[in-house]
Amino acid sequence: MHSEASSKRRRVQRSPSPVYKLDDQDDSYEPYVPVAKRRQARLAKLVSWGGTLDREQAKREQEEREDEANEEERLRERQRKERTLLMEAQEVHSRKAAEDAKKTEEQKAQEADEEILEAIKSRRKLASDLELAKGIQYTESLKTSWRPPKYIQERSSEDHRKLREKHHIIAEGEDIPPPIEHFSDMKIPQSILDHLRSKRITSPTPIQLQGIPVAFSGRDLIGIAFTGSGKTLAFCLPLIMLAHEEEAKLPFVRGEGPVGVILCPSRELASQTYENITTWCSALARDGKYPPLNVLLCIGGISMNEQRHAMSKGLHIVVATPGRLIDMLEKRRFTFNNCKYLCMDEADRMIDLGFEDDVRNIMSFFTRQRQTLLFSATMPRKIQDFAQQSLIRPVLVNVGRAGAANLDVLQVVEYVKQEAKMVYLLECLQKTPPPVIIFSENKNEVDDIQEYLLLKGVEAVAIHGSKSQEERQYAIKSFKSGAKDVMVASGVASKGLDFNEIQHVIIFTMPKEIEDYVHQIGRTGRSGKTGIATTFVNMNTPEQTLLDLKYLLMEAGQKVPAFLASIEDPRAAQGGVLKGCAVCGGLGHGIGNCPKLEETQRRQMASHRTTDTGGY
Ligand SMILES: Nc1ncnc2c1ncn2[C@@H]1O[C@H](COP(=O)(O)OP(=O)(O)OP(=O)(O)O)[C@@H](O)[C@H]1O
Repeated sequence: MHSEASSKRRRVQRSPSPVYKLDDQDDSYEPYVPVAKRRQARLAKLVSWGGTLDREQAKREQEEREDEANEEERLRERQRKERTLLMEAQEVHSRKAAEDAKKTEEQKAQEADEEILEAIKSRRKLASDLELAKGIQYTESLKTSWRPPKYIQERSSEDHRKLREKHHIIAEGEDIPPPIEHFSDMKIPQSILDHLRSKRITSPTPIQLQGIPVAFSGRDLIGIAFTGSGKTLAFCLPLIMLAHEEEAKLPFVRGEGPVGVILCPSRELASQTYENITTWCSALARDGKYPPLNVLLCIGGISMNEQRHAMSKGLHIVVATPGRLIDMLEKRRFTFNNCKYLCMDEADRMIDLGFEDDVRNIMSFFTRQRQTLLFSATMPRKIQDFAQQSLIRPVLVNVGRAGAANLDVLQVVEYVKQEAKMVYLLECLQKTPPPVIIFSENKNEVDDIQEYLLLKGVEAVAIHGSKSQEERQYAIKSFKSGAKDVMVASGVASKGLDFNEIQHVIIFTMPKEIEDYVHQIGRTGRSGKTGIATTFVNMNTPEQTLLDLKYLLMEAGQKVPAFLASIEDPRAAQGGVLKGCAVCGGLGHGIGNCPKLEETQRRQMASHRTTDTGGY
């Protein structure tokens, strides 16, 4: 623009005469022609055109005729092609219809399931947006110095297979570290072994037996095992050992760390895991050979002032709920510059509760490759697909069917009319001595039950999402200490909580999702002890839920009451497949009718609408 304007300016200044060629480079120059001359020239041009007009006209008409002929030919060709395509399509269609007719209901249902699963799989990877944006992809597992004892390394893969089979462990993945049957062979410090023994933890549970060697080896892990099977130790111990190794190499000073983080979907679960870790860390430090490790509890509802002591030193381990963790990271109260270990407890719950974006956000604070572990009692296939895409050479350790009930729980299902439930509850409480947990899906019902029990002189506390943090902590503390006999709880508030020796779980209102039922009955029958679960069902319980329950009881070899046994599976009547749902693991319905699928979508939509983070 600027140079054009300046060249025009030059022309104006330097044009004393119209015929004077200013500059050889000035191509835009046009000599001046007076108006009269220009008019004459235009007239002459028009006259000469008139002479050739007729010839031109004839030529144009000829060309038009040729064009039309060509167009008609093209049209005929297209119609010919379309007819063959149509015929082909019709043939394909009728061939497909014939094939479909030949297909069994089972194949059709499988195809439909695969379509839904494919749609779920197309979700984004469980990796940070930053990593995705930068195209960062880790391909190596984390290197650790841990090795299995030589004599175990020398065992054949057939020996390992037999040991896994003996403990009903399914392990999938490349180059899987060996299962180890004794804690003493896992190279765990003696002080921790002594502490575990004092808690009557003498030999590893199946998830520990295979999960701990995998995690000690630095491998990414998806751990699935039933409720109360000792998953917490399986993911905490490797982090404690890693933190200890780092501290031994170079002691952490204020502002440094953490080495690893454990993410939990609820504050209660995080508090419980924090307590476990601090106990194990103190046990480790007790013999004086190991330096003390500093653990931070990072959850909403508590003042970070309470955690001042942890923040004033180098930080080794953080146990957190997603919201508060993000807050702390954004405020740079600590960084993940040295963080190598990320474990998500109740991973499926975390995703279901809409924490997926938070998890991705948290991952974006990592500046180096990490070891990632996902643990859950129920791990539907969608989470496995989701996780498999983002973990590096993960090992899947599965004990029993994901979503199966703990066989140490005696499951009793009773038909109780809605109006008779409260009175019958009192009777039910007589079945066992305390402590007893009563579950209801509804917060108001939780309050009503507690009120009723208090009126009847039963020492009961209540916990649900609308209670304040202090109320929730008080309820858990007084119930755990044995000061209160009964805890009335909503499902969400109590998932994954490990209470001592619960004798009896009463499910006052059967949850719609069978996974929640499995988690609820799993509060009893823990660490090898047996327990009872009594569940009330009635006309209000959806038939599909009852069917899921029926199959679950059958699978666990429990007594199926007559009213449940008489429920027909509609899939059987339609000649369909009686295969479990790949999304929630329910055995009484297919993926197309999964209540969890609807619920998950609803929650995801809700989480997009609001930034509310339940665990914050
Ligand atoms: N090897 C073991 N032997 C005996 N008891 C154990 C062992 N490991 C852990 N426990 C005990 O079993 C109980 C349940 O463990 P934990 O809470 O880790 O189970 P979980 O698998 O995480 O259950 P949930 O899925 O319900 O959260 C705890 O009280 C724990 O101390």
